[in-house]
Amino acid sequence: MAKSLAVLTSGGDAPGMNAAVRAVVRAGIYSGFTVYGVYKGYNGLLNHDIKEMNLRSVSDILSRGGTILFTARSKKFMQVEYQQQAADYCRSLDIEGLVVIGGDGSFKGARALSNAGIPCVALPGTIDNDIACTDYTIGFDTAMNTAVEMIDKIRDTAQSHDRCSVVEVMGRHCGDIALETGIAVGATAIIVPEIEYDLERDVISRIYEQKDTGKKHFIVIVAEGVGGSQEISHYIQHRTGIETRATILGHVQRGGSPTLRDRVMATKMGVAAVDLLAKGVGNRVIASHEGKIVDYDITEALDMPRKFNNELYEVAMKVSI
Ligand SMILES: Nc1ncnc2c1ncn2[C@@H]1O[C@H](COP(=O)(O)OP(=O)(O)OP(=O)(O)O)[C@@H](O)[C@H]1O
Ligand SMILES: O=P(O)(O)OC[C@H]1O[C@](O)(CO)[C@@H](O)[C@@H]1O
Ligand SMILES: [Mg+2]
Repeated sequence: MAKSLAVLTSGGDAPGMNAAVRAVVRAGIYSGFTVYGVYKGYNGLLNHDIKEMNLRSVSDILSRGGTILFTARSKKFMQVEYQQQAADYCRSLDIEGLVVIGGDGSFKGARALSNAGIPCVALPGTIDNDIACTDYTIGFDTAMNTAVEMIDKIRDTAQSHDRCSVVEVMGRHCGDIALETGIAVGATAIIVPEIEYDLERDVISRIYEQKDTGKKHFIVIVAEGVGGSQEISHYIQHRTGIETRATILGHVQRGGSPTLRDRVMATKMGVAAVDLLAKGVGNRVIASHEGKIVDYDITEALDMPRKFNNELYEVAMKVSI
């Protein structure tokens, strides 16, 4: 039987996952592999939901959001017994390597499967940019551009009514989307889970200072990991007398056509993953470090501490006055 590879997407979907799938399929075929697409994350390996891909299986998906392979959070796969079952199934198809596109949880699954004898290479695919080992995760740029487009619209109406708008953006435990989006929309305040906040100091007094210089409408960005945007909105209205509205942007940030940055990054990472598997190397994570594509051992990658960009936060605060 010809040597084979497989690819799956797992965890929350992210724009650019399709571009990564396309890159893996095309680079895999280019390198002489039979390439299988596995449907619905790790569940596909347990349910034998898998299909051989050809060059045309991934035509016209580069610009599409979501994932043509579907995605899932598989509870079953957390158990060793099912990880062994998945590895046995891969062996029955002579699958010599698996590319897993997903977040940190999916990386743990890839490590488990590597330990069960199937070399896996993981790609960081999540809008949150919450993976310590990499400067960038596939989907981050698209999600932020979508958020900016939405908040620009919110600003139009906030400005027309002299209102304050509190906007909650995604990021489960991570303020990166909030920080960069906040800079891009000129937010008065940005509240992230990485920095302890005080509503009086970090929001109310900033609004008063800006009001004194003639500003009449305000945008406050809150990361999902902080939450409570409705309560924050009520508090601002109560303390300042400025009519305030809260908007939770939600899953709109997960969809849509990937930006150039996400398409190119996904393509580079997908090709790098196939290059490793073609050399028989598994249990690795592909990452971006200072503009270069690099790879790390999965455990090493998962153990890295995540750093918040405090300098960028200071930049945001300096210009938002
Ligand atoms: N410790 C683990 N061992 C084996 N498999 C795991 C483990 N943790 C997670 N997985 C597998 O990976 C899947 C996805 O993990 P999770 O739900 O944490 O999402 P993620 O990949 O971190 O993506 P995101 O957080 O961006 O949505 C899980 O449903 C499970 O199948
Ligand atoms: O798909 P679900 O379960 O709604 O997950 C939402 C979570 O996934 C993310 O979109 C990506 O991790 C987070 O920002 C958010 O908290
Ligand atoms: Mg995660």
